[in-house]
Amino acid sequence: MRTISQAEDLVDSQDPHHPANLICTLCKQFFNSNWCTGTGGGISIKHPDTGHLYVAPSGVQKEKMKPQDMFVLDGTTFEYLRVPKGLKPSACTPLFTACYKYKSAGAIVHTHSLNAVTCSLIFEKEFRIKGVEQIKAIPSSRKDPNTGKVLSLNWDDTCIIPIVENQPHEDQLRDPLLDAFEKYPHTCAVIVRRHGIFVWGPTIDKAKIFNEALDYLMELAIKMHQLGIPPDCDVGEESSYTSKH
Ligand SMILES: CSC[C@@H](O)[C@@H](O)C(=O)COP(=O)(O)O
Ligand SMILES: [Zn+2]
Repeated sequence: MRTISQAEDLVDSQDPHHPANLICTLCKQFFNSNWCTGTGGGISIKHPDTGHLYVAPSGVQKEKMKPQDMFVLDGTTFEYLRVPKGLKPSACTPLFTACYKYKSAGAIVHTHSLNAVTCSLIFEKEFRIKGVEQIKAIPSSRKDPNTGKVLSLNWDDTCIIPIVENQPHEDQLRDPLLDAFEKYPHTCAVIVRRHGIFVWGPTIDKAKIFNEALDYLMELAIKMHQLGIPPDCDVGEESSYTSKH
């Protein structure tokens, strides 16, 4: 393992899109959205050129991190290439590496979103919402036959996100996460009951978009639930649950 001083080059960049810089910038934004407060949540990004994996330290205020605080792992062997002195890697590292290994993720966002936690109390096994324009930001199981690119859900599709039970320690969430990957091969996220959500994508831009869209959908689902409208009811059926004519 290289020492911190030898590996300084792995985190020293003027490029705001470099993972070491971007994790710090996005964690500040996520703190302001109430997604990464009280040291909870985090982001991991794969360097698009080197394939190195960037992981934040554990138990720190995520909005105050510096690029020099980042751990760096080899993208294939998951061996540590950089270990900042006096810090421990995020407890979510085994979950991040599971997403890299089995979902070909380019980045993972983990939040303690109140919307995710509330939805985990409303829904049993799956979060489901149907017939909302914002669903078009979520990937589907379909691919474009010509380009092979993953197509998005249609607005009147049902968006389904699996829910797994929380565990005493983050590493114990790895098996439930792998089970969810198997049962829901096309999902881009897993909700952890009474804890939060893990969202991944082929790039950090996509993971961020999926996370924002899902958070919007979860917030809407909570409001629909409060109004007595099942969030996955058919388009037009909402009137049978409200006084709307
Ligand atoms: C508020 S403690 C939260 C942790 O247990 C964990 O779930 C989390 O989201 C962040 O873990 P961390 O090890 O600080 O990266
Ligand atoms: Zn967490």
